Amino acid sequence: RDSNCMAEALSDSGSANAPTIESVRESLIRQEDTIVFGLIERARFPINSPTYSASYAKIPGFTGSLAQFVAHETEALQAKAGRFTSPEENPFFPKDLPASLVPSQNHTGVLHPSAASININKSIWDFYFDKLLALFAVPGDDGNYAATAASDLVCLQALSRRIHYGKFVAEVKFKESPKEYEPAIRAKNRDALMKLLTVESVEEAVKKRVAKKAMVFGQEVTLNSTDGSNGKYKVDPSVLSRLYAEWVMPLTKLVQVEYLLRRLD
Ligand SMILES: O=C(O)C(=O)C[C@]1(C(=O)O)C=C[C@@H](O)C=C1
Repeated sequence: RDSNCMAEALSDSGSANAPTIESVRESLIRQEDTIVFGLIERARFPINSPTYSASYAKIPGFTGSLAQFVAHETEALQAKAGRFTSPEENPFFPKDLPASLVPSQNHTGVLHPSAASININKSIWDFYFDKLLALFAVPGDDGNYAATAASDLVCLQALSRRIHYGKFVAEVKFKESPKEYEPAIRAKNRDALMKLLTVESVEEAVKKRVAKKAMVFGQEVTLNSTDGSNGKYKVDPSVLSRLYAEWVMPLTKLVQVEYLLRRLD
């Protein structure tokens, strides 16, 4: 089985394919590629602020910005196609999502059932638009608002999938050493859980690797240059390490704590 394909590995039945710390970390590493490419695509456009303005959009029957409208309507379509029946996917607009219209997939229970109640997409939406966007999109307005909103949603969904993957990371960690986690879970001790699940050396490696991916994936590729990209990248590599250090890893850890707190329910 292709170990890169965690979605398939996770939906397999039988403990032979139960996730391990190696397999979940492999998935997190692969998801970095999606996130870096997503930001590179979004960086093709300037900020395009009308995309985020409710007063600009004035969409009949919808209150909100074009970014909200595109996310809401795209999720509705994806819900009908079965996207959110996967335990790896969490919607930004969970209210009134249409039901899946496709035959149900056999997602076997890797996670504790209470995992479904954890959704921190509001925090992801807020840091993305309020903090991150201005760090990698240049100021300006080129009128491509619909394409901008679509590429924001690609980034948001990739970040959401990565951050909520903390549920799987936490499950694996709990299964590997339940005796270490149980007392802190029973005591509802968030700080102790946070300490138990944190591995500084892994976090350092993640920050370095995502910056390196921004250099490799975001360089200008030409046929006859001697000197690659002259230090110019489509997304500043330091933005990637900052994104992971300030938001992605802290929120993944928050998801892990939330999951562990419910693990013995
Ligand atoms: O790899 C792990 O053990 C994780 O829990 C994932 C992760 C991350 O978000 O990348 C989070 C916490 C750890 O401190 C290290 C890395």
